[in-house]
Amino acid sequence: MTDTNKSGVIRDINGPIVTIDLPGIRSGEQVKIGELGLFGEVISLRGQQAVVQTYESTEGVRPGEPAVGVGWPLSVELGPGLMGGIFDGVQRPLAKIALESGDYIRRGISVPALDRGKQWEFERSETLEPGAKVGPGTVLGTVQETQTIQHRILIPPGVEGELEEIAPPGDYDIESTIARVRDAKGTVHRLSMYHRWPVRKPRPYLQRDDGVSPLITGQRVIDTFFPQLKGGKGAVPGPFGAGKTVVQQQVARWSNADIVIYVGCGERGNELVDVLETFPELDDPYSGRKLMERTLLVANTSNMPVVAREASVYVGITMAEYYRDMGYDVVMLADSTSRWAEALREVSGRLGQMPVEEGYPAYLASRLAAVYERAGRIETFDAGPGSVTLIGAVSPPGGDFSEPVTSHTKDIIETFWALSKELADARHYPSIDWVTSFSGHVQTAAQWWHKEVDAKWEKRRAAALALLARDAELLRIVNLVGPEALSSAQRWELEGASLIKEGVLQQSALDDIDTFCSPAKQFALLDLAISIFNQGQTLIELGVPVTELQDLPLLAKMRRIKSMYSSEELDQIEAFRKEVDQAMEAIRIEYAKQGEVSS
Ligand SMILES: Nc1ncnc2c1ncn2[C@@H]1O[C@H](COP(=O)(O)OP(=O)(O)OP(=O)(O)O)[C@@H](O)[C@H]1O
Repeated sequence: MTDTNKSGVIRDINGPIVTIDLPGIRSGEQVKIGELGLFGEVISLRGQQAVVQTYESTEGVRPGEPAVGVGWPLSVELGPGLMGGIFDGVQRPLAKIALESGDYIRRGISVPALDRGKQWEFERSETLEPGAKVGPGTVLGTVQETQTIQHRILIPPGVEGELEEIAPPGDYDIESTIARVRDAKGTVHRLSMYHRWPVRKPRPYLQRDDGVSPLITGQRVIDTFFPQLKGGKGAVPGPFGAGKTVVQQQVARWSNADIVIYVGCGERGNELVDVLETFPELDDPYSGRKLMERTLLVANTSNMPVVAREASVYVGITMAEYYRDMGYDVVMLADSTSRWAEALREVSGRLGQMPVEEGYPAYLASRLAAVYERAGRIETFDAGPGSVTLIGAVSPPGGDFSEPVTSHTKDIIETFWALSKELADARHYPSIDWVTSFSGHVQTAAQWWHKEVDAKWEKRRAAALALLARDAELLRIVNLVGPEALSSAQRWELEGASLIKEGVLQQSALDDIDTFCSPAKQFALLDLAISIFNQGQTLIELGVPVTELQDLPLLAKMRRIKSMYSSEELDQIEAFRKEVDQAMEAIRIEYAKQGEVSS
């Protein structure tokens, strides 16, 4: 505690909101409350009184107990040692806490996020010599943080001047001085391998760019139908049990991002346990090592009050920005922003603010937008491009997408992967609904697909979506008047749509082969399904009965082929394609002959 002048006395306690006589304190400053020294943050000032939101249960705390300002806002430590870590919503390392206080976290416990004793092998930047002009983002050197991630030690924002000294290569702990920089005023800044950053303040960058390449997730309904870009913002709304967790885990596991940050902000305790148990088990398909070597988890523990969820999203995104600044592509998954918004609602309710929609404060939309605004692809000060892709799960009560959190989120994000209860009930996974989902990135993604995979991508994608839309129309007719009312051509349209649904959109996360699908395989399957449909359509025009086509064994194979051959066995898919063409051609010849005979 740096400023003993800022000490005060607790006046009132209203759940997690504590009013303290604390003259001189600033809004946003962190406070240690009561004899226990509970963590809190000033959220508003009323004259000499500070209204503080606490991140730990205030049970047993009484008016009259002391409180003291810490001297800085809620901030995180940024330096080597974060990767692979599991932190609580205010960045306390959970494994260390468990060592110190057992399974039940003692309130007021203060453990720094980064290990002070650990030695890191620092490789100094070879091009940097004393006397050099340096500024935010200058790479001082590197540290191999995990086998997978090289941590670049950068000059932090706000420090600029002449490099006076840089440490030689060697082992250092994070508090050792590794450089000194003299600024224009003559002040010397001592730099170590870590610094603190206030979580509510976006980290600066040189400039913001538009996203250029898709975040490939290996999930067909995402990459092919509703693509996300590196640096994009997206939402996964879904009713209870529709598969949000699996979608997020698939993205975490298979996406071509460098780093994954998962923030479990207040989903039910057992789900969090599931995440904490599952992630350390996952293998990294790209490095062959553990996924945790490039993953970081933030988890609100169940003994923290609801309002603590509010902080965890900022803690996660600040760490994401930190790795982005090193030039990495980071994906952050927030599960779920609905629980985060509930924390806003609770605080605003306790502060007596006027509720607007369903009890949420008027600033819900602007707070949501401000969080999502921190996603993006940027030009870092020194390390080239870096990005943060932010994907928030939304859990609308009763699956009602018109409720405030879902509807405001929809206005902010660019990709919307809407999970459907009907599809999940029908065991169609991922249950991303092709009617209500959307992506604002199709044009940009198309450029990538055209260059990297096939120039027909956009056309095939549009054909598949048109067929699915037609399917919905025809199914309405079937429901009204029965299937007999449909013509052969219409019945073939239903068959084609079902090939797209079963052969392309459905993808089991539990299937060893199909859990990941490379872009080339995604296109091969889509192209094949559309080709079967188109050829069948021509045959029906020639008079081939739809039942004859429906009986073809190749339709069943089209539905299964995704799990028969891996992304490395595209030649097998190509061979099947030839079989399809031959079978269709044989039918065409047969009917052409019959046509000749009858005429
Ligand atoms: N892509 C998939 N492949 C195979 N099975 C899936 C897939 N997605 C979901 N499932 C099945 O659905 C179940 C529920 O999914 P999940 O736990 O992700 O739901 P959820 O929406 O996160 O639930 P909650 O609302 O409780 O958060 C899974 O246990 C799994 O059996």
